[in-house]
Amino acid sequence: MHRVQKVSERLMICLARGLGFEDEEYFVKYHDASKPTCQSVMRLLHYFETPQGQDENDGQIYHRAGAHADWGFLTLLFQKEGQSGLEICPGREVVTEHALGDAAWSKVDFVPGSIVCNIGDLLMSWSDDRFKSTFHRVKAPCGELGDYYGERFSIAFFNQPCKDALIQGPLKKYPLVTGEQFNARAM
Ligand SMILES: O=C(O)CCC(=O)C(=O)O
Ligand SMILES: [Fe+2]
Repeated sequence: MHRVQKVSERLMICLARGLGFEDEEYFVKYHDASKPTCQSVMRLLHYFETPQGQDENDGQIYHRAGAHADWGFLTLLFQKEGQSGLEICPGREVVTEHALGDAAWSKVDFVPGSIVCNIGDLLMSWSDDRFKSTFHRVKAPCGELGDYYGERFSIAFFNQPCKDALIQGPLKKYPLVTGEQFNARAM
């Protein structure tokens, strides 16, 4: 938990620099895991094995986790070798009824020693939309080539703002909200 927090903080410093914040610790101080107001969450996920040979090839795509963007700042996601299914779709701008059907999804394979980092809606808002939240899903096997039917384990660390964080991008594109308000609206 402490190590994943540390990795997150290093990324937050890079993001603050990239966005031109004068204080490079700006995001770090608003995600202080030692504070009682911290809202970060680690979720241990288990998707059950899917029986093979049923409901296959009916032309539909089913999901183990439906298409969504995380609402936090940055999610660090850990996958296990051979337990595929995670897919991403580029750019928040494709989140429309139209694009949900025919958008291009790319598989995110397990790479030893790597962590998948998903930008969340909070970073998107805090960057005045310069960073787009990552639209992603976990596809259920449906008879397509390479589909994985076994159980899947993953760990997601959701960096969430402290309740008293003050959230507004440098361009003030969106009204100022606290971390508590942001999460309450997102849930
Ligand atoms: O299991 C996964 O790999 C994805 C989980 C996820 O996207 C989530 O919990 O928000
Ligand atoms: Fe997610």
